[in-house]
Amino acid sequence: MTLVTELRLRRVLDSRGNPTVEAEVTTESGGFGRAAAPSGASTGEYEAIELPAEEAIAAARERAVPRLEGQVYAGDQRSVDRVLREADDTENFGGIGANSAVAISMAAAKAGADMLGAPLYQHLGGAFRGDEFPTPLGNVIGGGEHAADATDIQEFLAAPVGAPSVADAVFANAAVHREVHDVLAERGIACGKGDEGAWAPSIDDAEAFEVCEEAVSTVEDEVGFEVGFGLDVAASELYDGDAYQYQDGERTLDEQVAYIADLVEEYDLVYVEDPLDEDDYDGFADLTDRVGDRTLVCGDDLFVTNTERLSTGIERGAANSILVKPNQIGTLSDAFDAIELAVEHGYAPVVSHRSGETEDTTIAHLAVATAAPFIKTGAVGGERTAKLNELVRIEENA
Ligand SMILES: O=C(O)[C@@H](CO)OP(=O)(O)O
Ligand SMILES: [Mg+2]
Repeated sequence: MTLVTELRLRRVLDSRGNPTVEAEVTTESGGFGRAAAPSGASTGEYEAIELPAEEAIAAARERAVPRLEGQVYAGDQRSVDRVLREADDTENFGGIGANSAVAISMAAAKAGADMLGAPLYQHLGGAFRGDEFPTPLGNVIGGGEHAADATDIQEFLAAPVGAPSVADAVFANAAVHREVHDVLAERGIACGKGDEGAWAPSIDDAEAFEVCEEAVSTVEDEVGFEVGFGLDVAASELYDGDAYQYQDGERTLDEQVAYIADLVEEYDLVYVEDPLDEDDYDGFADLTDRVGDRTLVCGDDLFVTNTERLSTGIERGAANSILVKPNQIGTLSDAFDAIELAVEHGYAPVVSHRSGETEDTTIAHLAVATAAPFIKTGAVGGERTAKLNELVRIEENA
């Protein structure tokens, strides 16, 4: 039986050294699942609320634990997630915190899978998913909110779209990451890393494009399959309510659309995330109109994994892809709903990590289970390789 008999919550460290929520679910016949919440730095205004870890744990202990222990079945994910929403009793998980909610939701799913003796992706519906695996997008240079004194654009992402396997893709991204360092060194540029393990040199975006292009093409020659690159502009962080503020000056709304369209053309970008502010559906629609036939225009802060915001985007032709972060919306059921709605309307779901992460590998299973075409989960670093190596294992065993 998968009746939840015990739910434990504790504070653990995330990759930035901040406290985050870890949940452990035990079932009647000994099934066990453990999961931890990630945490964003460039968070969207419309995301579910992350409470301070201590506060989220206290609130969940008081309001959610009594409704779950002895009451719900870990294998019945919809019920677990419904009870979390009822216990929270707000629109945005302001009551128990999306960090408590997502940790519990993911831990329950793992306990359900454990009971079945099945890998998590299979329990999450992956038995009939086909034989496609997600292509990993690997952050190789970055700045924005993830590193001080670096690029304006938050992430330059290697995209090994021609890789014959997940393993080949994962190693190609790591090779681009290494090559970027070599190109920077040749140019006499020393640098450290940002929150996600990407290099964070003190260079402008124009130079980062050059470095990235060079590194990607070197690796492409080495591996013999297509490796492109893409961006997470995280444009809401650059927008001051009036214009986009870059180190080299500002761009108006129209100039920003034209700038991104030019970049897509010049660098053959395969992916552009949050190229415009999180409230600018019109700008997203305009850009999608211009370049949506040749690249993925992805909404992260725009959609925040929320089906209502995605519905608005679908109506208005804004973007053709959605970033899916379970902690942005609070439960796995909600993340699934967003993926389902996206797929139904031809929007590509891209399952994603956060800049603050743990060793938790749930998103690797979520991406495989839902046959998401892409997963964004870094290129190197323990909390990133936890997911990448899990993908390699899943591919081998699936
Ligand atoms: O903007 C993003 O897509 C994410 C992950 O790369 O960053 P953060 O978790 O800081 O929101
Ligand atoms: Mg983003």
